[in-house]
This record gives sequence, C-alpha cells and structure tokens, in this order.
Amino acid sequence: MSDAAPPEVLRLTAITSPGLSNLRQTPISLRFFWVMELDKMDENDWKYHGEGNKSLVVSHLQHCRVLRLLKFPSEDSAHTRQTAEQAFRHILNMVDYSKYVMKPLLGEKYVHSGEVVKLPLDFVRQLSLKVQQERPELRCDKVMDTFSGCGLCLPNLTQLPLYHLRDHRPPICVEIKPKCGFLPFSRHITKECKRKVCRFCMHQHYKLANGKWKRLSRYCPLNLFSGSKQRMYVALKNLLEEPQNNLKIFKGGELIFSCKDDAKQQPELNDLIQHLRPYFPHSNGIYNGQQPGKAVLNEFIQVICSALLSGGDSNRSGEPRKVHLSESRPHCEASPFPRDLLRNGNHGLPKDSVLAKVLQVQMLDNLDIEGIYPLYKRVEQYLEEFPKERNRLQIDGPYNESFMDTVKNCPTEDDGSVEYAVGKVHQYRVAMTAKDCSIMITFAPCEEDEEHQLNLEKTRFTYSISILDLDPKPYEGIPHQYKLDTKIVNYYLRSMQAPPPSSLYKERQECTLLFHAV
Ligand SMILES: O=P(O)(O)O[C@@H]1[C@@H](OP(=O)(O)O)[C@H](OP(=O)(O)O)[C@H](O)[C@H](OP(=O)(O)O)[C@H]1OP(=O)(O)O
Ligand SMILES: Nc1ncnc2c1ncn2[C@@H]1O[C@H](COP(=O)(O)OP(=O)(O)OP(=O)(O)O)[C@@H](O)[C@H]1O
Repeated sequence: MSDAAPPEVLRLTAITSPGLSNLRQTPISLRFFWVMELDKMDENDWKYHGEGNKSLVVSHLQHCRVLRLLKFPSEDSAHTRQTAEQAFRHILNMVDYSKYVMKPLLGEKYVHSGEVVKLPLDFVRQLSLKVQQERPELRCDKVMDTFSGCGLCLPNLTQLPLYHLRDHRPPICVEIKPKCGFLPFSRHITKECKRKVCRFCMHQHYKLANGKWKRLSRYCPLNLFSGSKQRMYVALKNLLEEPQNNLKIFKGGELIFSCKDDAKQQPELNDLIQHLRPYFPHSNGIYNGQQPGKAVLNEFIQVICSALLSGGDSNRSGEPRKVHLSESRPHCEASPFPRDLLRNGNHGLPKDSVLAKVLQVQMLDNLDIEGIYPLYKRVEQYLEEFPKERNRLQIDGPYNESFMDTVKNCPTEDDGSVEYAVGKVHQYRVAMTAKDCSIMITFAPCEEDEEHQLNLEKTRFTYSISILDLDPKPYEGIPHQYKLDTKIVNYYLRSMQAPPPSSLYKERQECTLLFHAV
C-alpha cells in the first residue's frame, strides 16, 4: 500500500499466506478498516470485547474492527515459549481454512476471513494486562498469547459501518451459537436414543452433571433449524430464558445480554426490554392484549426469525425455494412440542438462508462419530507405516483448493482405501466447524429507501448477517470426540432414569413469553 493511500487506509501491516492471498482481492469494505500503524499501536485504543475457549477478542474504540488473539492453557508455559512460529502458522491456517474451505461452502456474503497481523510484543503484553480484569472467571484457565505477536484482524461484526451517521439508535447485534441442527441418521449408530434426541439436548445433562451450567436449557437446535416460524420462535424464547453460551446480545458494540459470569445468576430480561424499547415504538403500549415488555420481546424475536430466514431466492410463484432434509427426523423427543404443530406442514429452510447454509455443512457429517472413528484409525495405521504421507494427505493442512476438492469429491462408498478414510475425516472436521460456529445478526432502524431491509410489517431495519468462529477442528481431536459422545449418551440415559427436578429449568414467571401465532 503506497503512502499516497487515503488517510483511512494508512500503512498496512497484514500478512497473508504467500501465493494464496492477495490484498487486491480483499473487499474494499475491509481495506477501509485497515488503520493500523505498527509503531503507533496503543493498548488504550482497544478494549476487551469477548472470548471463547480458543481466542480473546478486543475491539477498537473508534473503528469498526476487532483483533482476535489466540489463547493457551495457563499451565502450558513451555508450550507458549516455543510457539511464536507455530502460532503464526496456526493463524495463517485459520485464515486459509475460512477463506478456501468454509467460505465456498457457506457463501461469500456470510464469511469474513480477516487478515493476519504482526503486532508489537509490547503492545500485546500491555493489552493482555489491560483486559485481564474484564475477563470472566470461567475463561481464566487460559492466558492470552503474548509471545508470538500474531493476531487476526476482522471487521467488528457487532456494528454496521458508518451507521452512526444515520440514526441515534445504535445497531443491535444478536449472536447465536446454534450447535448441531439435525438428528444423526448414520447406520453406524449403536445407541437408539441418538436417533431420537439431539446432541445438544442430551449434552445438557452431562454439562449439568459436570458443573458447566447450573440449569438446563430448554433450547433445542432442531426447533431453530426447522424453518417453522412457530418452532423458531420457541427456540429463540428458550435462548432468551437461558442463554448459556448460545446467545449474546450487543447494542452499539457493547455486550448487553449474555449468561452471567457466575453461572448461578440469571441475565436480566427486564433490562434487555428497556434497551430494546426505542427500537419497537409500536409495542410500547398494550398490544394484542400482551404486556408491553412481552410485546417488545415478541417483535424482537420476529426480527431475528426474519433475518435467519432471509436471503433465499424465490420460485416462479414468489415462494422462497426451500431445502428439505429428508434423511433426518425433523423433531427431537426431548423438546416437547404440540404434535399437531409438528405434523403441520413440512417447512424446510429457504435455500440461501444462513440456517440452510450452516445446516448443509453440518450434514457433511453423515457417518456420525461412530462411523468416523474406525476410519480415523485406518488413517492412523496408514500414517504409522508411511509417516511422510501426512503432508500429501493434508492432515494438518494446508487448507487450500486441493483440501476442498477432497471434501467435495469424497466417494460415497467405502472402497477400503486410505483416500476414502481421509476424505470422510476431512468432511467430518468441516461439519464439526459448522456445528460450533456462531451466527451474528446486526440490525438497526432505517429509512424507506435503504437497501438490504428485513421484510417486516411494522418496522424498517437494515441488517447484516455473518458467520464467525470458522476455525479448523484438529484431526487429533477425533478420539476425544468419540469418548465424549459415549459419555454424553450414557449421562443422558442415566438421567432419564432419574429425571432432574423441574427447578433445574429456569422458573421465572416474568420472563415466560407468550406463545403467539407468527
Ligand atoms: O464439543 P462441544 O459440543 O461441547 O463443543 C465445544 C464447545 O462447547 P459447547 O458445547 O458449545 O458449550 C466449546 O465452547 P465453550 O468453550 O464451552 O464456550 C468450544 O467451542 C469447543 O471448541 P474448541 O475446542 O474451542 O475449538 C467445542 O468443541 P468442539 O467439539 O466443537 O471441538
Ligand atoms: N469479527 C467479530 N466481530 C465482533 N465480535 C466478534 C468477532 N469475532 C469474535 N467476536 C466475539 O468474540 C467472541 C469470541 O470469539 P470466538 O467465538 O471466535 O472465540 P473462540 O475462542 O474461537 O470460540 P470457541 O469457544 O467456540 O472456541 C465471540 O463470541 C464474539 O462475541
């Protein structure tokens, strides 16, 4: 980038993987956000934004961008010391995987792969100290990587660029980690309950038993992915009642609703309603016989549903084209729902909607971990004999077009080859990424002539939808997945013999939303 670049673009410090990426291919919207001058990086320009299990995210105070920094187990200091080079490779791999594997599968418009940046170590260390007190206790088993100086720069997806110039109401962003939206249908499954109850609902019992959460969530991903507005409504209502790590809400880039640091505490729905009121002025009086707070939440849920179902093209009669998933049962037995509603119509998801995209990629896992594990062992045995083949088979990347070809063109029948086994393992790992990604919907009030509006009756919102956390899942993680699957099923079967007391579900009258026709 030359010195004559416009002031917003300044000196570029992004490093892209050689031969694969090119700045000229970076969308102009992203280039606009590159305002980083290496020698002027100041931790005071950044603030803590959030974190997951693997990375910590800080956001810029003025510009719509975030830095995503890796984390390591805190006891693993020897590891952290030797990893500057590895961390750099790791982040490059993450970008390539997002760009060359997940983006083609999920759709250009939903995925922002970001750019690797090399940051001054002093800046990273100061930043790490600065954010430490903001970090939730449950995430402090890991420390931020302050050794490699590598990070990932991304647009801040909780914001709408330049939006603040148009309206005083800041954008609202809803982040949903939907998890696996289908029941496995593989012939390799040995436990019948896996065909009837979804992984998320079963996993709740294991999480409760090992203390990860104090209450069960009623959310069921199969309702969210059903395409039925009524079932989606229930799924979103259940997320609001018990968000765990599946729902976060931001306003103007600030987190306003999520699970509390102390998992025993409950997030305040009444506070959320106060935040949302100015966005739904029609709902502030008594509306359709509902309390105003509930009417606000109802409208809010409808905005989210509408965004999740948007993006599909239409057939000749103006109906959105739908995808139907005939292989899998559409309903999870752990999520009680009136039978007639379940029978009522085969909804399906609009073809290009974000949910359809995520679900299709999740369903690349068509053998289930029970079918994958023996194939993993076949690959392992082969690698023991021919260790040099690891590179050719792209077990640890590089994640490029050739990796993607293996994912797309894997034969359907097992011919006993290692190529078949590797293809299925690659597909499984890609599906795992889609089962663990998050969807961000950012919306804000807009004028009549604005492009990209949600199709709603009462209010006009401009919006954007993105999919984030699209990192590769490690090949070495497969034995762990196999063991975890057994544990989850066993805990579920055990807890079905002694069902948990109803108090383990959140009992809150004031936040029980009305079920109404949508
Ligand atoms: O295994 P799961 O289904 O519990 O998913 C893990 C997530 O737990 P969850 O069930 O969503 O609370 C887990 O989320 P939390 O750390 O619990 O918020 C991670 O996303 C983990 O991925 P990774 O190992 O960091 O790449 C996730 O692990 P992967 O299985 O996706 O590798
Ligand atoms: N581009 C972005 N814009 C705004 N916020 C973001 C962005 N990327 C991440 N975040 C926020 O940071 C949080 C942590 O990021 P992310 O989910 O990528 O972490 P992770 O450690 O990889 O997650 P996991 O626990 O699934 O491994 C997200 O939940 C989200 O709230």
